[in-house]
Amino acid sequence: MSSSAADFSSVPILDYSLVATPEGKAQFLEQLRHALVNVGFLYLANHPVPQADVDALIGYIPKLFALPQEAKEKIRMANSEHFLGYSRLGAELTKGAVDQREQFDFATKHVSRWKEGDPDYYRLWGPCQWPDEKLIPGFREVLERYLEEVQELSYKFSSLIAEAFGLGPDGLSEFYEAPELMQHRAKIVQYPVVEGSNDQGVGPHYDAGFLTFVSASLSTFGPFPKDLLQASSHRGLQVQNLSGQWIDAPPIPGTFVINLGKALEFVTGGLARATSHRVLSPKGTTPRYSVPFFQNIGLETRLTDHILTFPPEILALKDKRGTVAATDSVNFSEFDKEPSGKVNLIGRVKPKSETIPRSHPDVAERHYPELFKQIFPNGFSGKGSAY
Ligand SMILES: O=C(O)CCC(=O)C(=O)O
Ligand SMILES: [Fe+2]
Repeated sequence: MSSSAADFSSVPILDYSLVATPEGKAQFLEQLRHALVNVGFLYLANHPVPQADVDALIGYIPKLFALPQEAKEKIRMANSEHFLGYSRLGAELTKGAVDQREQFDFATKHVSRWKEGDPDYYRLWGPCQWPDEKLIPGFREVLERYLEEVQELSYKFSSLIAEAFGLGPDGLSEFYEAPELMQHRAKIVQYPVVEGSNDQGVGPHYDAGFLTFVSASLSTFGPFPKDLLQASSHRGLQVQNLSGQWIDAPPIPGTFVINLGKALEFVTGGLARATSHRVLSPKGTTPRYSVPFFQNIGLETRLTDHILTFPPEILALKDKRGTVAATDSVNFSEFDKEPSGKVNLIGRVKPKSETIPRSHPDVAERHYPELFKQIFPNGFSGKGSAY
């Protein structure tokens, strides 16, 4: 692989408060360009999501996982045509190995637009399944507020990306429909301490969508050493650099870790990087918690209709970086020509290539029987389920 001068040994930390002044903003956009082109990952500090709201959510997470198993199973993902709900430990595989995590899939508020005769993929988005309010009072309100705030940040951030690439603040707006027609997803994840040899929290993968925002401060790893980025004892999220080494991205309180998905990489012709990452299971006595938020693009958006063009000085940055090794991350060959909703739905039915995991064929068999039959004319015998 490449040993370009653009290679990285830590994930850069960007200070969002800089965007408040013109000089500060110029500096921020310069750092953002570097992170987008060369790293594909960054920390965002001093962001506008109130810390009190993040802390309130963090407070609820251990309680959520401590709910009686019966209460969790009541909202299992298999119930939901929107692929929202609970997945027990070991329900997902990456590269043939079981991911050691337990999770709840939630999403921003959304009323499904689907009506008789509409394409199936309109049903992909819809309301969440919530745990019984009596068992975890106040949780729903706190999570809904948090998701709204992260959603707002995700749009602001997308506008900054457009500016960093010389496209102007609305340069990426074509990827989103009106707010009421959009839905973004989030997982609340618990990675348990593991004793055995499989320490795969999540195996190496690329995110498939546009932008991901991970609340990385949700770890109970204890005091943070001064040199945060080299804290190798803090096992958790790791990011692969251009030469293939795994770089630690430990949680930094008060920040989001932001990374780019394959859809954004594709429409920028590889200028913006989607970067391979994984999570190692924690050692010690306490689980690791995280909340990845996945910003979607409009259900009707076909990527090939939206290939972006950039000023020459921006494109030059890509040449300077060099080409990044090609990957097998797309789940089917027409992924760029079909509406994003359809691509997403097929991705949830079909176990994908090795690098993008997380299909739930059993949910599909139950809620999308026609599509399931098309993809698996002889039935599905593999693993990968919401159980
Ligand atoms: O838990 C994390 O820190 C990241 C998880 C992740 O990469 C994913 O769910 O796509
Ligand atoms: Fe990921």
